[in-house]
Amino acid sequence: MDAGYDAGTAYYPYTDPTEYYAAAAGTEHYAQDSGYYTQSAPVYDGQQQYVAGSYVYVTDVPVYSNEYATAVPVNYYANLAAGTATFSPFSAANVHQESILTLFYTIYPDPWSYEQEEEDHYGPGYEVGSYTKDYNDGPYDGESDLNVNSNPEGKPRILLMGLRRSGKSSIQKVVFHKMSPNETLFLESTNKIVKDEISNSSFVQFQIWDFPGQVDFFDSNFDCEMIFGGCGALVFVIDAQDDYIDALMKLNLTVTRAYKVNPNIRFEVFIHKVDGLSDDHKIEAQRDIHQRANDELMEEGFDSVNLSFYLTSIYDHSIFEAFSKVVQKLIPQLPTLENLLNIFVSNSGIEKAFLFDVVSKIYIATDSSPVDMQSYELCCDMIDVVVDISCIYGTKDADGAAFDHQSLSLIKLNNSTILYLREVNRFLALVCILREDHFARQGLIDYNFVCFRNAIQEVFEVRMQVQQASNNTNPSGDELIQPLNSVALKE
Ligand SMILES: Nc1nc2c(ncn2[C@@H]2O[C@H](COP(=O)(O)OP(=O)(O)OP(=O)(O)O)[C@@H](O)[C@H]2O)c(=O)[nH]1
Repeated sequence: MDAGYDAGTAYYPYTDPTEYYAAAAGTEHYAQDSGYYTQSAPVYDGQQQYVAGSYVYVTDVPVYSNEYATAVPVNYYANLAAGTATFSPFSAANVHQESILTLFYTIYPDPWSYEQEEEDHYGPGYEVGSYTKDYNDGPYDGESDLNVNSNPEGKPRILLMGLRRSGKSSIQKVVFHKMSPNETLFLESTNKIVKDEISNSSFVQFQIWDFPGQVDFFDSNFDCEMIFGGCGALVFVIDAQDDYIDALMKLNLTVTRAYKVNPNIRFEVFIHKVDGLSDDHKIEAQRDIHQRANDELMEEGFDSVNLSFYLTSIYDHSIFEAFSKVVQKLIPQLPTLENLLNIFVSNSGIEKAFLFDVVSKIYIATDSSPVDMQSYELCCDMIDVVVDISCIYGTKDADGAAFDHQSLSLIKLNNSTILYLREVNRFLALVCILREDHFARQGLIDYNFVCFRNAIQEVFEVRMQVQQASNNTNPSGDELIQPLNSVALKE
């Protein structure tokens, strides 16, 4: 059957879902109103792609249909080598909604109304790659910080401390500024506090303060009250490739000083640069450091201080995983997010789901099944692929945006597993791992996803209201935090 297009206008009639259609690669195709659609919908918008060999696969799920049960997802794939493209419509979506309806009906009495909500929710500025920052309060737009465990500036603060050359600045640059690990070799030593606002490029807004290795707590200019007072987490970095006795002494000093000022700080110890160690050596270093650090604290009567330990390296995903856990602990809504993810995966036949901050690739929540490093790495890699391909091949709107609210991607692995990515908002993506046979019910998964996304939006709208209410009761917003330049540090 002919695809029904010519060079100028390409229309694809959705009449026979078993037919395959040939089309020139890169051309735009539009669905005609065929009964499935209430309006013409873009079939190929260049956003929903995955790559296998020399093929770019693009999957569109029409969302304009009023009758979701009859909506027909359309596959499109382009052979880059041959310069051709083919449409392969799925069979009509076989939507089984019983389970999810029981779940979400209480919140969403009208499951068919979600399509319009999707459209309303996203404005034209929706894009990946160049994020802008707007500090104004307002309806949830994916830019609001999640945290209430914050300092008077409104953002939680994470302190990066440790001996000189332990790797603090490298961690910050690699995780939050996309620096390649090799480039960190050329980083100069930090000699003053470097304060970094992560809010510019990340959904989860916080500040990271990178301290110089030689910071002296006994210097009268070092204002412990100010520095530790509004701190959510203190990350202490220990170079595992070096002799760590000095680092342990410094860790003890840092933790005890900080704890006296603010017992609510979370203490996170990164046993860093473990790429240079054998597996046995890693375990041994972790056991030894763990034991010594805790013994010393106990001896000094700090029994209630809780240290968490992570083996990290900037040369693999371990640093992203560790930072994910640090950030998660600062999100008061985490149990709710996890609950939503649990409900979503159990009703959609999904094995594992991560809610990712796309820019940093840290996951802010996952379902309750255990995280294995390989799955996390796969999902991180998928985000890289999707962002790269979208930037290169994606059709951009007037603002240069590469993603829109329909953006999704799926990658089929050769072990009958599927990676499925959906954009939640301009900063967050949901990445799921599931078995190929469960993906036959993609309609259900997509429907559940929309419920999940709406539920997340509600969670943060409530949070915004709480925050606004508390702002109103304390309108003065007293500046307990001094500007950084007033903090003198010993060189
Ligand atoms: N092998 C390895 N080297 C690392 C890792 N992380 C950082 N480094 C190296 O460690 C050296 C010091 O890194 P920095 O980030 O400058 O250390 P820092 O703690 O900020 O140092 P100061 O600013 O002096 O306190 C650099 O040469 C990095 O390339 C890692 O995970 N593995």
